[in-house]
Amino acid sequence: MASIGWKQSRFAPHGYKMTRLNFKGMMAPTFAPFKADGSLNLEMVKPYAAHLKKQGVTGVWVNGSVGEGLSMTVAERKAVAEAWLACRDDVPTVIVHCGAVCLKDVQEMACHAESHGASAVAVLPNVYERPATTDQLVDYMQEVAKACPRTPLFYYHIPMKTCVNLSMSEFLAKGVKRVPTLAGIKFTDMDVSGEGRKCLAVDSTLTIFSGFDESLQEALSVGFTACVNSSGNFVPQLGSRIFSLMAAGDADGAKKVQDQLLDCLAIIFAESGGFNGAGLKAACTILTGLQLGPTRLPVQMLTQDRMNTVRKNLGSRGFKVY
Ligand SMILES: CC(=O)N[C@@H]([C@@H](O)[C@H](O)[C@H](O)CO)[C@@H](O)CC(=O)C(=O)O
Repeated sequence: MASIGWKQSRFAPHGYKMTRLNFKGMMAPTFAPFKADGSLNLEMVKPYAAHLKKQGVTGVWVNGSVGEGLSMTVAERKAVAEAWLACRDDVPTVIVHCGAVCLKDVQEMACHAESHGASAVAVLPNVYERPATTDQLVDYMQEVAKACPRTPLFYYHIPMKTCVNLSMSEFLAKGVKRVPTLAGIKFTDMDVSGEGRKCLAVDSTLTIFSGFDESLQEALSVGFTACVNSSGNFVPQLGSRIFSLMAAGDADGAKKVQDQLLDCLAIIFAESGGFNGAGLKAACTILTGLQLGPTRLPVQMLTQDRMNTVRKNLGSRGFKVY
């Protein structure tokens, strides 16, 4: 489908539509599908979506951090978004991350995502000219929203990467008044019990995604109902179990499964030099058999030796490995 220019959509007759996203449970942030030569491997998206469906994962967050959105061209990002949006029979909720440094690129991708039926658009802040106040951030979100006025919009809060560490509860309180499509945030921040809980209290129709797998059980204990967790790609059974045990009131049981998830992440990060998208992508290949290819520089793929160590250690914990 040919995409329309964002300015046309900005002046669309329908204007803004107040819209929220109805999603509960675990969403997977998708890994970028690359060939060995580093070019896009779009054929992998269909089997990847089928794998997620089989695992009971009904939502994806495309072109985000582990999706290496910022390492792709705008054309590549649109192609990946279209490939996922063509798989909605398998994975019905598709959030397309459109953050970039150039606002025009952000708007172009947001308009494209809307015109192809994305469930929501998400954006990082500008990570070079960073917003210094929540008002500046709301101004920015308002400009992005003009390019996708009929689609729920999410802010991607991940201060460990962006160094933008504004109060998210303050941002949401101001944002809902000025951006009709603001539908929530992805809260990739360990302070789920403090600031995370405050965000939940701003407006119950917003979705506050918990972003760190490491704090999933704690997030659910304070009232989060949805997460975007990379382990949803390769050990979704652990996250799902944490959700179901918490729903059944078994916090101790859920903490035990959370410990298993931490152990799995520790095995991966031991070989990738701490938190690292390459380690997570390697784990996804090892635990699912999906050939998603290497990462792009500056994210350096694990060596074969390190991959073998991850495979051996995950296998020793009883995970099926490829
Ligand atoms: C920076 C990052 O990778 N964060 C992960 C977490 O799931 C993370 O991998 C996990 O907590 C392990 O540290 C997700 O929040 C990723 C994500 O949503 C994305 O790729 O945009």
